[in-house]
Amino acid sequence: MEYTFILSSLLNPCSLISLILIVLIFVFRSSFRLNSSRKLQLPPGTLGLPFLGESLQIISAYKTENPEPFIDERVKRYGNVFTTHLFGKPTIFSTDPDVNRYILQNEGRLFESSYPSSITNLLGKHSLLIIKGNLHKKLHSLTMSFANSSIIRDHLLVDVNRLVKLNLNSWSDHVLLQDEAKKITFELTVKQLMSIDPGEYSEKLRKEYVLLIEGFFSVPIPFFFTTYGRAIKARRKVAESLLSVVRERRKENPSSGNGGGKKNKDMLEALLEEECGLSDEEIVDFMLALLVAGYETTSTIMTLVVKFLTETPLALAQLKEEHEKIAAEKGYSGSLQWSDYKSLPFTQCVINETLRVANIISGVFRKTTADVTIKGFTIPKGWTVFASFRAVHLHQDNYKESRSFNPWRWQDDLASMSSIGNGNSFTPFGGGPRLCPGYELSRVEICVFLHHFITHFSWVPAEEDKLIFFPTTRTVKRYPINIQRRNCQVE
Ligand code: HEM
Repeated sequence: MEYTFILSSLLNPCSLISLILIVLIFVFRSSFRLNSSRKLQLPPGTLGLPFLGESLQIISAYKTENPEPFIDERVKRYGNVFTTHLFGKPTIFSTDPDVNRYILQNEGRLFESSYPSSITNLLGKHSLLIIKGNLHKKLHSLTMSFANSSIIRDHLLVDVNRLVKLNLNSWSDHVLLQDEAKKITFELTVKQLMSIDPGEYSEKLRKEYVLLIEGFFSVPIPFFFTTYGRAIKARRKVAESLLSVVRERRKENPSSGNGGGKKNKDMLEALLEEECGLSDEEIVDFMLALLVAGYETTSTIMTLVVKFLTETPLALAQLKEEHEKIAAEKGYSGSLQWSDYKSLPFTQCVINETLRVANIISGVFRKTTADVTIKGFTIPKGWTVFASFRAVHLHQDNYKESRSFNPWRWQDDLASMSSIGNGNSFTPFGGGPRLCPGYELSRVEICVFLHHFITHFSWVPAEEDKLIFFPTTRTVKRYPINIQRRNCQVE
């Protein structure tokens, strides 16, 4: 009887689809029952459709300018922490600042970062974003010490100023701001990593790198003609290119791996000096992680600061005043010094507000390494959790009129807050053992960019553009603007 049904299903497409659906529902239901049978109190919610879960709903929401209803509706129905099913996995979605903090702080104990293999293939298995345990601790603290305030002040700031000015001077009177900002952040990272100035090497590397980045946001089908397939190939080329620099440096400095204790000239030298003796492959994956982590994030904030300011003329006027004062003192031809950076309170408010509203990293995925009980719920071992920063940043309990861009809201808090964020309700750079090591550097880069841009150009949007949030936070048309130079060249 069953055979007859299956056979006729094969001949009849409608029945075949019904059969597949029945099997899917059965598998899906049994996996859900498995948890109930272990008497685990999951947060309320729905797993949505078999296999697809609620992925299509979240994707279609994040592809619009206003993705908030996806979260708002579920929070209203189920509360701040709810169960859903995203990108192939049952997921606990947290919009609760305390739960998010708990997830971030317990990285390596109850939770661990987890990426699909399609992403790991692009990042490399030794990437800082992926490695765990002691090696992660060591390399994370190495990165933090390389991008700390005194290193930025004494070493990196000179090049940030120089490369930002170089780029601004090369602009025509019509630019796609998002692309230009990406070029700036890429060149800055290459310089900070390997002391290589913009030129033939960095341009060639950038072309491959752009293909690699596209792979992160594509369907992971590894054929040579697909975006993902091209990204895999580009990854190989980028790795080879970085490897050649690593090998050259090893030749120049054969004593690498001895610790040393002296000040390193760049990140690569610090890696080569690392006492545990990193392999070439580990160093290449590490450099690639820094290129990936700082590129899209910082450049998008640079673009969106300009977009939000353009839409908020009062804020733009106040910011201009702050920067004009410093620029005028220098005759419009100096660099932004560390002391200047520290004396721009309204600029810090504008950067905070852009980070809060734009949410470049809308949250982080983690996997539980044990059953975790929190706020009366139990999340089973091996489940995915998503700590949503976006939901916290845009909730009215945490920010009054939370959905509007209002840089003045930060004015009273600024003195008491650090560059990382404040408390549990502002975490654009994450937290805990995986706190973004670039949190200060990115703020400095954005600030230097704003300083030279605002004091040397006026601009108008060339077309209407809109902000969307899937597959990443970006403006659809890459924010085209027409610019006019004021105060001559950026010297
Ligand atoms: C506006 C700019 C930036 C934002 C919003 C941002 C945000 C974040 C966030 C939220 C995380 C935590 C990820 C997690 O917990 O899984 C992170 C990690 C990281 N960021 Fe950033 N980031 C920015 C710029 C940078 C820059 C300029 C660098 C370069 C030094 C950088 C390097 C990294 C690295 C290497 C990690 C991984 C840390 C680890 O897993 O141990 N980021 N970033």
